[in-house]
Amino acid sequence: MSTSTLEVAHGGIPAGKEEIYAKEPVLSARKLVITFGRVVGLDGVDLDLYPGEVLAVIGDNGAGKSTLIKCLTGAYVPDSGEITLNGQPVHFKKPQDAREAGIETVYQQLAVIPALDIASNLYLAREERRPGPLGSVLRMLDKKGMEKRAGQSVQELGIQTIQNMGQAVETLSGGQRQAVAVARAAAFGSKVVVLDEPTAALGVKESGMVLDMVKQLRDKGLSIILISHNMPHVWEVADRIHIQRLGGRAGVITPQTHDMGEGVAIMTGAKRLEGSS
Ligand SMILES: Nc1ncnc2c1ncn2[C@@H]1O[C@H](COP(=O)(O)OP(=O)(O)OP(=O)(O)O)[C@@H](O)[C@H]1O
Repeated sequence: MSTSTLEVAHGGIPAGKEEIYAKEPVLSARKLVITFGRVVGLDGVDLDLYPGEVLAVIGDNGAGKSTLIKCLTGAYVPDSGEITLNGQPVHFKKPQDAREAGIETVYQQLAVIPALDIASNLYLAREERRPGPLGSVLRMLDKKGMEKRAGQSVQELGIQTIQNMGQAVETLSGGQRQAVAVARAAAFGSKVVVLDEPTAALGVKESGMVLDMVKQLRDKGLSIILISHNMPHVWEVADRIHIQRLGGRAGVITPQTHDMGEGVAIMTGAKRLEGSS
């Protein structure tokens, strides 16, 4: 059985997006297991992320969402199981390995430096030098170029509320900061962006801005994993929803086939998804 056939059996394919799901997944995990002493973090989890989709990961507290993401992004090394990126097995030992392979993660505690300006944050640890000997010999940074390109990526992502790339990140609103962190993750040729609770600390308007950005990145062809406890946000933006429960995958559903109540019922064990193991 091909992966996409398995997905159909499991929870369905979003209507109108059959083309995406006919392709190979960009990122796959099979039978991931990780234990912490006697605690089972993951109990043989499968996950598939397709090119150009938003896959939400939902689950109760302690269901294994963060642990799953950490295994996929090199922060934890699973005890057993297989992870493939574009069909090739990968063995990430540290987050940098995953980043270099094109998987960027934006954690709840944002990896932005408040005192630095937006352009510097976007180019953090990826600074560009000035062309010619000024850059190669004197190692001078191409600050103007970085500001210009930072401005372009921020504009492309439709973050109209940010006007000045020289503005310190500490002066931005929570949503704008989140937007800068997401823009940073998406700006450098990433294939997969993992967002851990990107709207947790945001108000309605700012959440809307971040969700719009997620949709835009998806429409540009990026694959996004979105961990969230906010069901309306998940149902608004996700193409498919991976439900974690007690360290395993309870099922994969779509916002078209299941409403929020059913999703929560599967998440809490009140309801079982037909066809799930
Ligand atoms: N480093 C660790 N050491 C020991 N136990 C851990 C560790 N990381 C995770 N766990 C355990 O693994 C299980 C899954 O935790 P995880 O943080 O992945 O859940 P979660 O679904 O992300 O929960 P939440 O929504 O509360 O963040 C929990 O029982 C947790 O206590």
